[in-house]
Amino acid sequence: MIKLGVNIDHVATLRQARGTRYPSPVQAALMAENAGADSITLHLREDRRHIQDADVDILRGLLRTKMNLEMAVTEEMIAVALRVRPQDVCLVPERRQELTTEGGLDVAGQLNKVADACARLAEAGIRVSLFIDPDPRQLDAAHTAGAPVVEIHTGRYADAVGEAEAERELARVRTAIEHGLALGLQVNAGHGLHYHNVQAVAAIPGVGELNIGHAIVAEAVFMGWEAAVREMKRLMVEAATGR
Ligand SMILES: CC(=O)[C@@H](O)[C@H](O)COP(=O)(O)O
Ligand SMILES: NCC(=O)COP(=O)(O)O
Repeated sequence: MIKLGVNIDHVATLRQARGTRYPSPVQAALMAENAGADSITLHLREDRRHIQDADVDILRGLLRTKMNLEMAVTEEMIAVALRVRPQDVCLVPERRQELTTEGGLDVAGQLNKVADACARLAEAGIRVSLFIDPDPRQLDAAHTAGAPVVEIHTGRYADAVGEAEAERELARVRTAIEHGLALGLQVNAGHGLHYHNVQAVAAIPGVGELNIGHAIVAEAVFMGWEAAVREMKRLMVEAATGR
């Protein structure tokens, strides 16, 4: 069954915008679990623009599902992961000035570094995922690096202008998922997925988890947080199962 990882980063973005204690990403995570989230994703950025270290620590003790901690491949972040021991870590590329994660991790271009991080995290019992572009070269490299899971970056599909471009980008995502499954990887996907574009990805056979955040936070402003989570999960299950 397809799974929904709810990303709570942008609940924290709203809190950080005013330096308040609300809205609480911890409360959002617990409510998302009640509403059907299968895991909670959070990205501890090096610049701490949204999620803070304390959020990670508090949530690690409270989540009933799983924590998927997104982080850069740096010594600082590996030390955080080894201390917190989330169930899952997703290694992502990071650039300080970027608005959001603009592309996938270049695993092929830094194979030894990524393989070393995968091995150290796996040794601590953490399941490692690599956030990569829908590119067969990166999938092969992820497999060689020893990651059991990949997450395909769906940003270009989500940002596509017009039907032809969206179809082209969706085909790249579909081919990447098939390629990853053939390598024996668990293949997840995410970034930029929204209520109007999620079903085409959820319908791809074999896709594991979809990690979705910004759209759910945005929709929650109008329909409420739990309802926004429930509706995203409903759309995914409908597309994946026809029910
Ligand atoms: C790696 C990734 O896709 C997530 O980090 C997500 O995009 C939310 O975080 P940002 O908006 O800070 O990139
Ligand atoms: N890895 C993708 C993610 O966690 C959520 O991305 P977005 O839905 O906030 O774009």
